[in-house]
Amino acid sequence: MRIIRVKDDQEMSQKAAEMVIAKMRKNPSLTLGLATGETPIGTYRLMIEDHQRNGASYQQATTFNLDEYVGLPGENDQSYRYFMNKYLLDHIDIKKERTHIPDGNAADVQQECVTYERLIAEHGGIDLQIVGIGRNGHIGFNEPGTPFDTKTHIIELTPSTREANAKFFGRIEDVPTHAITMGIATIYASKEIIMLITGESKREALNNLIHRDINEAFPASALKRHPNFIIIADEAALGEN
Ligand SMILES: N[C@@H]1[C@@H](O)[C@H](O)[C@@H](COP(=O)(O)O)O[C@@H]1O
Repeated sequence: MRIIRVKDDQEMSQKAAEMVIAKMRKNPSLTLGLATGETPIGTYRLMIEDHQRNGASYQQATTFNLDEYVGLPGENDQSYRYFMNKYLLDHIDIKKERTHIPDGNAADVQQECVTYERLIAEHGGIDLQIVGIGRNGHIGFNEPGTPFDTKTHIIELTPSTREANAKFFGRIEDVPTHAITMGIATIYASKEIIMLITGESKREALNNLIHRDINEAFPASALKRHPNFIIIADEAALGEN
């Protein structure tokens, strides 16, 4: 685990975007793992800027997102498909059929998990995965207690996660109760993982990640064993660390 210390959200986004762009230039057919949430929005904005200014092309790239709410079609403005289109995918030259997000509205969501996992494997796994962290240490939507060997699966969201994500929905009652998420084993299988952490509200989570033992009660700790796990964290999140 390597920690890159940055001043603020802007510098974090800059560093992360630089890393993604450098990887893309080296390998234009990169399989990139993407995350939602507020944290990566700045990184996506800089990727779009780079595409527009410098012509960096994503035509041969493939993306896989970490997760999606169960029961929301892609057109719903709270779905992660909608989010990704809005904040990144509509603004770069990637082929939409190469952008993968679990279908939370599939008739058989159980089967959708199996299909999603197989699709990732068929692409040879994820080269570079961007992840955020939930206040309770969740990655993707893998809530505390999720076994480390899980593949893509359906999870019941904890009240704390639904509350944290209510900021997007307006009311907690509207936040879906379940989600499809890549499993911890799916995420861990990525060749490289970059975690973005910013702000005081994530200080406790980051402190736990740095100091707590590897334990299923704190999902992000699984990544501590990964040989290519980089955290980019700002001063507000790092605190005394
Ligand atoms: N499923 C997503 C996670 O992938 C994300 O890391 C987390 C934190 O979001 P934010 O960046 O808004 O704090 O929110 C959701 O739970």
